[in-house]
Amino acid sequence: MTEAILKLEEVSTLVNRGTAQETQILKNLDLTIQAGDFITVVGTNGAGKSTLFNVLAGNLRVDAGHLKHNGQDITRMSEEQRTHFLSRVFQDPKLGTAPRMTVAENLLLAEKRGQHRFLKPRHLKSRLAEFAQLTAVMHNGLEERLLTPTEELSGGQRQALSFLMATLKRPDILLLDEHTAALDPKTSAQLMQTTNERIQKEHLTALMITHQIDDALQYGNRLLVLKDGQIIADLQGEAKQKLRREELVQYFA
Ligand SMILES: Nc1ncnc2c1ncn2[C@@H]1O[C@H](COP(=O)(O)OP(=O)(O)OP(=O)(O)O)[C@@H](O)[C@H]1O
Repeated sequence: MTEAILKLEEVSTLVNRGTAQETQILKNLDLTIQAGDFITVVGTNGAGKSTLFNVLAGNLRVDAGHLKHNGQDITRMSEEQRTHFLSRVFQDPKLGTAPRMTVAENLLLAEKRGQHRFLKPRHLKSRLAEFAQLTAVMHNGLEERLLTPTEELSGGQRQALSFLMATLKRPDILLLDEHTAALDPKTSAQLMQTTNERIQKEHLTALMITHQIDDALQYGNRLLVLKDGQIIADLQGEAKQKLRREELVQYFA
């Protein structure tokens, strides 16, 4: 069996530690992620999905348990250090890009994820043709707006750019945090399709939180259901393929 790319061992998180409101959010979570897994993550509001992503990304410390990346203990590794191998796309189109910088400048920055960010704009011109090719796969006109500040883009274009930036320098782990939720149905479906194409083509390892049951069923090779800080279902391969909508909805009862 191959080494897991990411492993959570009995991970627990507490909030309001030491007060009367102390609450355990994630409860002794065990999860083994193999390279190439595309995992959709569902669950009711407050189930702990975002907390799980915060723990993986390192912006929330665990109170018990361990996280391992390729066998190396990263439990105490900072969020910044984890950007060397992990990237995340948020729900809010404003979060993923630098608003005053152009699309091309943002892409240049993204190439330096996890490194010292020093922009050399003089190299930009020579990269435009390549960036046009790269953005054209998103099928939303981004390639014609390479010299536009991202604050002038539509929400859909901005999210597509955030997604491209998160995957430009290949991450070991890609976290998609409801990245299509703020978009209209057509734009959301289009971004979901291009997301899937890129994940498949690049053999990325990804986790995607979604409230869209149909997306959770349609995409990925594996599906997790979270409830009250625990994984109550972990369906892979054929079990996921055979899962019917009505069965999945039962987990939300
Ligand atoms: N910093 C915090 N302080 C107190 N409670 C918190 C904190 N962060 C999360 N929680 C609580 O932990 C639980 C899990 O929250 P989390 O945001 O992870 O859920 P979620 O599954 O992502 O929900 P949603 O679908 O609404 O985004 C919730 O009850 C939430 O109120």
